[in-house]
Amino acid sequence: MAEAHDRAADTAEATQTIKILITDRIAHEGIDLLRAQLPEAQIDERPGLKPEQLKAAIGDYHALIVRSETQVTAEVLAAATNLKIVGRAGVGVDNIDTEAATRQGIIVVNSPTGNIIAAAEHSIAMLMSLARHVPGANASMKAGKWEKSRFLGVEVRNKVLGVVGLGKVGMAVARRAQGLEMQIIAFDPFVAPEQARKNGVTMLSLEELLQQADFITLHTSLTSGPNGTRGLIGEHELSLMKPGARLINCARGGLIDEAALLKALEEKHIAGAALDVFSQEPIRDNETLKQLVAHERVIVTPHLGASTEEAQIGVATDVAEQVVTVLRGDFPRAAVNAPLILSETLKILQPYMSLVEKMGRLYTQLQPGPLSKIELSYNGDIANYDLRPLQAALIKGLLESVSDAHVNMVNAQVIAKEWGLEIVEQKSSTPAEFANQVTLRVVSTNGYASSLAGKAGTDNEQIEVLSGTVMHGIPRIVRVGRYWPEFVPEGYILFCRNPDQPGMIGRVGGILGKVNVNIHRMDVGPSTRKRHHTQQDSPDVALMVISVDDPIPNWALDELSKTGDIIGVTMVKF
Ligand SMILES: NC(=O)C1=CN([C@@H]2O[C@H](COP(=O)(O)OP(=O)(O)OC[C@H]3O[C@@H](n4cnc5c(N)ncnc54)[C@H](O)[C@@H]3O)[C@@H](O)[C@H]2O)C=CC1
Ligand SMILES: O=C(O)C(=O)COP(=O)(O)O
Repeated sequence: MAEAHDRAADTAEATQTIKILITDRIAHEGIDLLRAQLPEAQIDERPGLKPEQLKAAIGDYHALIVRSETQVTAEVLAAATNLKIVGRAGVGVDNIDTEAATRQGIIVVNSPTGNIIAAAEHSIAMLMSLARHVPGANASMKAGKWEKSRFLGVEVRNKVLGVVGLGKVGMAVARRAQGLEMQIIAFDPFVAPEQARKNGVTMLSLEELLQQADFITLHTSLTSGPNGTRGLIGEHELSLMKPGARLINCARGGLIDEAALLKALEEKHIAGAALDVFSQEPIRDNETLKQLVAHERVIVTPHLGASTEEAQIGVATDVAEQVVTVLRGDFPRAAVNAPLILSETLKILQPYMSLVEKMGRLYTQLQPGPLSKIELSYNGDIANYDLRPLQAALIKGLLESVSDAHVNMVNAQVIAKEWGLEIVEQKSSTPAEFANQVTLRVVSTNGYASSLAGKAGTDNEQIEVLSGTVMHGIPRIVRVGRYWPEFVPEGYILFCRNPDQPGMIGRVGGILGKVNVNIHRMDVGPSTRKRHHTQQDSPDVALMVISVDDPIPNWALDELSKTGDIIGVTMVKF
């Protein structure tokens, strides 16, 4: 992929100095993997850094690995001038400001499946502990008592379990609870009832679920905003719960209004709660949480849902692999803030990404000026793929020379929006001039710019169409405006137009010889693609495309421009 190659180049430069910071405890298998794959990297494990210490340190690092404790805020990210990736060794990324990361082009990855079973099993452990008072009975006996009659429990068989959030963990809990012969109902606005029914789960509204369940278990991610899940279970929702029902939260503390929960427990409206997660972790000065933890009918664990040997090895290696992938300039498999593209698809798209990025570079150098709307059309088999990475590559190519922003797959769309650039995609599996062809058309506010029909050979001729293809894995530009040259966009290329008559090539060659610049390839593109006759232009002017080994000094370019009939002299760097 285009930006991947760039990042690879960046990192290649910095090979000796790759620095990875790990601020929460992760399994050593993940660190071993980093050491094996990036032997030259400096890996610093600094758990327990204070926010200001993290802010002061982060500027040196290329990768940051965290779990749920480190708060990766916008301020931390603002100081992270070299950071390419934040790896979350776990699922929830609510401790990472992913929007700020996206704006800065920092990729955020997680381990979406590594700890699912651990979280589901812990939820079941909490369910059974609540039903049978295991923690209370254990503490009582260790205190030398034998309180057999105090710990009368309930069976879960034939009870109704309400699952709020039927995602990966929610579904794993549902399956396990079915094994306990519970009846499962669920609320999740994004799950099709039919799909749930196939798994033996009945979808209901949140209100119905609250009214019918004996046990309720929460499994949504924590999101803010008007439709977010923060405070999903508040005073009203708790009041709807069946008297004597029990609540389990192994998802995120912020999902429950903790003060309202304490009240519902004190009023004995609900029989108990089992909490693994809290709005403040670790609990320091939050009085409500301290009272909840101390409450007789509340079971607590210190965010242990993911804490199994298996899950920790899983998430640590999963994230370490992705950190290596990104630091090597490739695309990770579980990016939270970028399109998810299968690695097989990426392999196919890579030369096209390079092509499109170079088309963007070519356009801005040949035709500098404001841009508002671009049509990107694809013809051939390539049109059948998810081509979002190509759009990102185009934005990078178009804007990198005019913007300070480091454009990549993560922030391309955000940056395009900031520049007022709209990209429209057209796809057709019917081949155009070439089997797989990409065409970029710059659309002015009045439709297509008029220069296609413009005067041939004038110096201010507009270039608003570029086409390219990939042959044997190598990108080639096959159309520049009304000309149909064929060249590999690489290194330095001189473009100029000349009357289609003898002696022109010699004249250009002579000047380049004077400055000792070697020509290693040359193509003279006619203004008509004869095989297809798609253009009706006068054939009297040709486009010369000259690949040179070194940049040509400005004075030589000036001299060329003054050479009578040679016009539109432009040096392009790819
Ligand atoms: N305690 C722990 O150590 C662990 C906690 N978790 C947490 O568990 C939660 C679930 O994780 P996954 O199942 O992997 O996520 P997931 O993304 O697979 O599932 C979340 C589900 O919540 C649903 N949802 C979204 N908004 C909702 C709403 N307003 N009401 C009801 N449902 C809604 C989604 O449609 C989705 O199906 C996350 O918060 C995660 O951070 C995960 C692993 C370990
Ligand atoms: O993966 C998650 O979402 C978790 O909550 C696990 O958190 P942890 O990695 O144990 O701090």
